[in-house]
Amino acid sequence: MQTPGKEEKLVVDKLHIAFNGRTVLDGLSFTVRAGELVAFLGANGSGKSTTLRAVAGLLDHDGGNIEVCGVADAAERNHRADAAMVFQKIHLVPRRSVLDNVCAGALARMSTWQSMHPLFFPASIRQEAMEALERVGLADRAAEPAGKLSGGQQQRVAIARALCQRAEVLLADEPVSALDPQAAEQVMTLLSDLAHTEGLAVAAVLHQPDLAFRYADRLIGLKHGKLVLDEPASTAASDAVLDLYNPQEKA
Ligand SMILES: Nc1ncnc2c1ncn2[C@@H]1O[C@H](COP(=O)(O)OP(=O)(O)OP(=O)(O)O)[C@@H](O)[C@H]1O
Repeated sequence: MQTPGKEEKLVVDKLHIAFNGRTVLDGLSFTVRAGELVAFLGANGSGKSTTLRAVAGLLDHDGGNIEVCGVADAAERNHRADAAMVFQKIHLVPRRSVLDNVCAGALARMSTWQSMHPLFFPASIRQEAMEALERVGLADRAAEPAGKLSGGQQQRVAIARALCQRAEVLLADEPVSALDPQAAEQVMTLLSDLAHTEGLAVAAVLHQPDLAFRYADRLIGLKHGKLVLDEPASTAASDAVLDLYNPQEKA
């Protein structure tokens, strides 16, 4: 796959995180560029989610630097909301309409008064949310309660919400793990299009190496909290990927 943009949207340098004195991320350094889909692979507990959560500002880190769209300061990063996260467990408000759920992506940049009355999203935001729903192929479902959509459709609504946030970096933590194979392909196609057509920087934790090889531009592999693989998907050896899941060796 071609990577149209070279701009580094996410730069992580020597990231270190410990929980209760136990190191779970040990000096991770990597970048994700505009227009690139990077898959994060590794065994359970290797530190993939912790990495994405730290980048999203949901966790503090003990050492190293995280830069999103050129901003390293954590408070400033959270305020700008340039990075949006979607999860395996989809956090939509099931009784609210699909459109309202997508509009919620814009809350961070609405005035305090407006954000206290989110039932009344301004017309401009509703228009932007409709455009985001068109991009994920669900504009015709805008008026329905979000809880009535299938898991795969709800995941696409969550991605539309991230688009409505105007995120330039999309962090997806196991976005297809709960989906059937066809819905998983749809969501992976969407993530790939957002990177390759819209120029987003997309980082996705995947538990399916085959999807990673097929859709990602680059594979990053973690083992025991260390980055042990960072290669284009087109040249990465499948043995090296399989080895990420070998519990015997400590990297
Ligand atoms: N809040 C926390 N407090 C203490 N330990 C944590 C916390 N969050 C994660 N950990 C530990 O950090 C390590 C890495 O967890 P993480 O969830 O990042 O792994 P993962 O690679 O995403 O795993 P999985 O594939 O199972 O989702 C694990 O040993 C986990 O138990």
